Amino acid sequence: MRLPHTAARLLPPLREGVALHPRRGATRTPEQFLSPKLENKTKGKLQKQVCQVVLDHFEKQYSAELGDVWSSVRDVLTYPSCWQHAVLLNKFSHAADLEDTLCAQGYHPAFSATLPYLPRSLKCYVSRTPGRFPSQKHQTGRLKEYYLLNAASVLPVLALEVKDGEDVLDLCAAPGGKSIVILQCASPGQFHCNEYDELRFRWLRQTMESFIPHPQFDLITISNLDGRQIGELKPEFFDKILVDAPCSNDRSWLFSFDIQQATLRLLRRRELSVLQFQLLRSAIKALRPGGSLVYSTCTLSKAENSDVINLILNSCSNVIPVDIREIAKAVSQEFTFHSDTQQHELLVLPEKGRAWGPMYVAKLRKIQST
Ligand SMILES: C[S@@+](CC[C@H](N)C(=O)[O-])C[C@H]1O[C@@H](n2cnc3c(N)ncnc32)[C@H](O)[C@@H]1O
Repeated sequence: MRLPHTAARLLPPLREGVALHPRRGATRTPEQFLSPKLENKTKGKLQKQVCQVVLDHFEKQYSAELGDVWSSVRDVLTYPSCWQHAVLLNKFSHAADLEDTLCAQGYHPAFSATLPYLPRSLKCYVSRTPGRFPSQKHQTGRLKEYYLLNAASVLPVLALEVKDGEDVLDLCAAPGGKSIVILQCASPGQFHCNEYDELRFRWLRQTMESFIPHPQFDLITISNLDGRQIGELKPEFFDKILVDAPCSNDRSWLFSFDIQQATLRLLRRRELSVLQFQLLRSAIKALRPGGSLVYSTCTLSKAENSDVINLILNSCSNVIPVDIREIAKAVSQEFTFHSDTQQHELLVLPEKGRAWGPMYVAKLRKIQST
């Protein structure tokens, strides 16, 4: 099933949050997947510094696109000490007293029972105060008890509404956060996680090994393909598809430490919309009629969000938008949403005390072609 690399690359590879030419290496811990500079940062030896080139670019684009809202979003994005992390419990392995420990530390469940879809097995805790629960190191042969993530990352999975027995594809899956959330929610029939970048593919496999026990792990397909080819390879195969697309990751781009790389990324930003459109076209091919897909990004950029979805809706007669406003209503205590979106989309705006996002989510359903 592996495609020849020359045939697979319709566009030069553009990957979110990683070096343009990742090294090929042996198995590493997630910490070792970071570059040495970034590792130093995480150990507190270097201070995170806002990259002025990126900030200037965002300032111009987002003040035009979001108006007054941008200045408060910018204050959160450029001030890491107010960032928050949610704690997603691993239903396959967590200590009985972990929830008590979290509650004692001021955490509470992030999602309310009024959500249209909220499996009881999904347990995600958040705290109003900034900070981070200690992360767990990868240990071969030992399952992790929880995964730290941006709480807004759970929303695309809730919008996908995966049920037991459905065939599910996570098209752009590394490092695996949303795949883990999907498996907390349901037991898919077939579960296929894909990642094109070789290094991140290995990271994805390691994440899955760290969270999913053997009988379930053996049923998961983890592939290293160009997502743009999967529609041709598996036409009308899946009931649900998540396209968590490579995008301009606003939060991490603002802290680029390599100005040349940051400038290059900004120059090539337009190519991302092309790639996102092609990934969506491929996902639509891979969906069964009646199946649905969720498209998500972690950028505020209109060009990578609603413009891409509008282009898909205008060019593919076999998909229709799905209303997901109920999700926003049900979680409005915990998340701030942009008010100027259509019924099939959500845009989470980071705000002080609810510093989740940016996260754009859109849902489409495939219908029989006429
Ligand atoms: C936003 S990240 C996915 C994050 C992941 N869903 C999670 O929750 O942990 C997008 C991923 O898409 C990958 N990617 C880039 N181009 C791709 C392609 N053509 N096909 C599949 N994946 C691709 C990137 O390497 C990156 O890992």
